[in-house]
Amino acid sequence: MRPNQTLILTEAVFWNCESYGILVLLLLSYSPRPFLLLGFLGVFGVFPMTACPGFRFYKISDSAGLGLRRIFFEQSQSQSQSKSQQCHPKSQSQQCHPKSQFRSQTRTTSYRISSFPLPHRWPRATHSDSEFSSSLCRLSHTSRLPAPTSARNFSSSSHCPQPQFSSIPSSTLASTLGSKMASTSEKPKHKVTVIGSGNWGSTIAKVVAQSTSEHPELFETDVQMWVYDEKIPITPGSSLYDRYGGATIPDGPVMLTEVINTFHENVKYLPGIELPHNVIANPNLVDAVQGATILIFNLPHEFIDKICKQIQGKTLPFARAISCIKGVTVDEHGIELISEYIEENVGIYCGALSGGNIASEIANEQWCDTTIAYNTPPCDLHQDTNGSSSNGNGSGVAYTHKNARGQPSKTKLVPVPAEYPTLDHDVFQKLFSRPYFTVNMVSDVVGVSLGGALKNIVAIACGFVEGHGWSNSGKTAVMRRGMQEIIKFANEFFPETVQEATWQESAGWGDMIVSCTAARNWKYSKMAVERGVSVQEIENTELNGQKLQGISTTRDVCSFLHARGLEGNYPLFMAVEGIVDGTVNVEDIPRLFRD
Ligand SMILES: NC(=O)c1ccc[n+]([C@@H]2O[C@H](COP(=O)([O-])OP(=O)(O)OC[C@H]3O[C@@H](n4cnc5c(N)ncnc54)[C@H](O)[C@@H]3O)[C@@H](O)[C@H]2O)c1
Ligand SMILES: O=P(O)(O)OC[C@H](O)CO
Repeated sequence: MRPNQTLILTEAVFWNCESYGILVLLLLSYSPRPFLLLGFLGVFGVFPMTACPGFRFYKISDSAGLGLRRIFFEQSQSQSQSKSQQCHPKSQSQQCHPKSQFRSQTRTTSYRISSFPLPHRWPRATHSDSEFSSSLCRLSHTSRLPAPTSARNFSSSSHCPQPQFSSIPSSTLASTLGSKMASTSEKPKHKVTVIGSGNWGSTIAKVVAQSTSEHPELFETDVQMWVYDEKIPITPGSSLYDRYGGATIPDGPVMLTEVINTFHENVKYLPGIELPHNVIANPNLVDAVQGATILIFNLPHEFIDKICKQIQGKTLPFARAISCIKGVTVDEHGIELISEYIEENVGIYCGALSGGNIASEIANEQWCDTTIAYNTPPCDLHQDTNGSSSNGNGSGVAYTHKNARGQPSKTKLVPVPAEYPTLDHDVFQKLFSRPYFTVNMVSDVVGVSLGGALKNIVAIACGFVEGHGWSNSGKTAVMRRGMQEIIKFANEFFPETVQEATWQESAGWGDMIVSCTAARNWKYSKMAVERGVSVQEIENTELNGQKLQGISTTRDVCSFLHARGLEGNYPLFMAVEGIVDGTVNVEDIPRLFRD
């Protein structure tokens, strides 16, 4: 048995029978003859493990013949889950205590070390060793084993310099696992996952990863970033070709995830920006969200439905979310903010981040500001309305909260356990603020979300006007009227909660100004008119996979208004729809305003 197998065996024991694990560790550390000891443990070690509560399945396979390749260790999911499902929110029983729900949640996880993408130029033996040492790194820094990722990613990680496994003395192994043991008595920290890795998704991953490194008292350092994986060609003359270099150039395309984890750059969607090494690209969405207490949704809004379906029931029940998505969803029932959609479909509270933010500028650390709307659910404040503990002892738990429209939400919340740092404005401020990114926290989720979504319609109109040859003054007229329609829309359909002050925020006028002068919806609509082609055609040919949100938002919002016969109240929105559909000409815009 190779030493790495020994260690994993030990780790499994540790997770389930902590006292027994400690004993094994001590024996391994001090034994002068570890191989004899291993034989002993093989007989007397596995049996006590199987007797541990919850233990169901344990297997080591070495099919590749390269030392340990895979370990599967799972506990009874159905058993633990049914326990938490049985819990009535008001139950006082020990089993239904919020803390016990949390424990059962963490223990239903399956731990896996497997299938690390192997950078093409790495000798396989090195990969095996690095793979193992990367798991050591994670064990000492987090409460969970890592998602599959590149070994190189870990080996170059600034917070965890990686020794080669073969050179790790047993005392080091013991102390590494020892720090894991110590960490079990530490307070848990928030684990952050970014869902999406486009232009803005990658930028926000950079922002929050810098912050998690800076605030280890609040956050786990590593930030998972879910990547919609795709093949990246390595063509002669490309920067990737040069970076792989020489004889190690892969024969075919490589996956984007591997490129990000190897070179710490999203070469497709955020080229030229080095991502912090604690951004971990992960192509497996369910794996990426597992164990995360903070989910940051950041992808084009048209994919949100599919994403929510995939992670339903897979997130921690007390996870919280921030949506950076600019868009809305419309169906036969009406219009929904993306944050509302996430809340209803994933079952967790969701706030919104929006502002006058061009991703490439923030990624280059050029200063700007933004707005985050978050109404901290009362049950997360660790006090109920009478001032008693809400989730420290299971009494007085507040499971309902007011949704974005000020109504009692259909989604019942599981409070963030009291062991975690309280997830309030202060924590989100620390997570998203950088010296180059000023965050203003507010509570108006409606205003922040609608400002971000609807300004894209206005930005397209500005692109049309400018592409037609009209001047800045004409564009200003469109921006002013556009803002009037946004405010009217918010007041008409979300009157309960929208706040006038939000329009003065970065998420209000700030976003309007930058979107109509520098952002993609403006730029490519202008190009479409100048070239005499449709905006969709420009999106297909010029954006290299990036998405314009304005066209689909125009269609969604206008269909919602058509269904209510309200076209006359929103002439600018309607004009944009008409131009996109080819039923209205750009030169008709002034007449449409007069009518
Ligand atoms: N880019 C910006 O400057 C900026 C700034 C602020 C807000 N936003 C908003 O952020 C959100 C995300 O925008 P972005 O710029 O990061 O994205 P982007 O325009 O770069 O979009 C491409 C992303 O979509 C993903 N994708 C493609 N097909 C997919 C599929 N079938 N399923 C799931 N994902 C798929 C791609 O992998 C890629 O990550 C949008 O709502 C946008 O309005 C963007
Ligand atoms: O590039 P756009 O048009 O998607 O807009 C980017 C941001 O929303 C501007 O704040």
